[in-house]
Amino acid sequence: MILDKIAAATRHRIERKKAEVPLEKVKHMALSMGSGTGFPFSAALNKPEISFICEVKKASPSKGELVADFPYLQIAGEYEQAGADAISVLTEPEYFQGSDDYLVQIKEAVALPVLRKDFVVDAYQLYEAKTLGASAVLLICALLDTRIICDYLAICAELGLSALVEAHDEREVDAALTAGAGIIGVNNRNLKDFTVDISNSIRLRQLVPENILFVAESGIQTASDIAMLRRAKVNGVLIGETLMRCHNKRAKLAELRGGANDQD
Ligand SMILES: O=C(O)c1ccccc1NCC(=O)[C@H](O)[C@H](O)COP(=O)(O)O
Repeated sequence: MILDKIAAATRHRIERKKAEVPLEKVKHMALSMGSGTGFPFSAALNKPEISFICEVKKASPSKGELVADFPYLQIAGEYEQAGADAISVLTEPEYFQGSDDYLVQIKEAVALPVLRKDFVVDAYQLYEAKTLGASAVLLICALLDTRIICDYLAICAELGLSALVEAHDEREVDAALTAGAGIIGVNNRNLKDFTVDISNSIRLRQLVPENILFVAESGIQTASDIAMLRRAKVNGVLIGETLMRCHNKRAKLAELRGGANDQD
């Protein structure tokens, strides 16, 4: 499965990084930054209306290159001006053409909380995310044991990082709840065959107590998708491809927000 390949590439990348900057050093740097004030990414999702996490992503395994031109700072600025609540930045280099530098620069340029979208397989990446300026990290249940998720959540809490714990099915939602996730994201994309089904997050929403923040991820395209997700009481949506391919991101977000405001 693609996730196994990404995880293997990530492990190699982290070993190379550890040889340059040892764990103890990155950990010291992260901890000396303090835990900050509050959890801005969680706060961005904890609103009466659906929150929009807008993704900065050049490519993906399922779609290949999404855009030839990739002015990532301009894209992040457009998201901010269009009223995004948070920004997700792909930092995985091999399969998504992402970069840590994108995150560092975007964090400097916008006032929104930034999610580091990478494939966490090692605690090193949590400390690293903090030093890069991230407000949140992604923890994918398909990659991590429940006990490890629990340990990583404790590290995140100490660092003042929010964690979006990603699940795709009932078993993974159960694992995220058992681990103590405060934010659960349900991926509508099946990473085995890349099919997308928005009803996946609507169905799994019912398994998550309302005091836990819930994010619907992937394949969201239209105002009627947003209206459906709003009716299912999701707290936030994570949107990548639809916005990346759209020239007028402000107009597209306004159109999608229209779906968020539709009455039942
Ligand atoms: O999108 C992929 O091809 C993919 C493959 C393997 C692991 C993760 C993958 N996607 C990451 C994501 O979760 C999406 O970037 C995110 O949910 C936004 O999805 P979309 O709006 O469909 O771009």
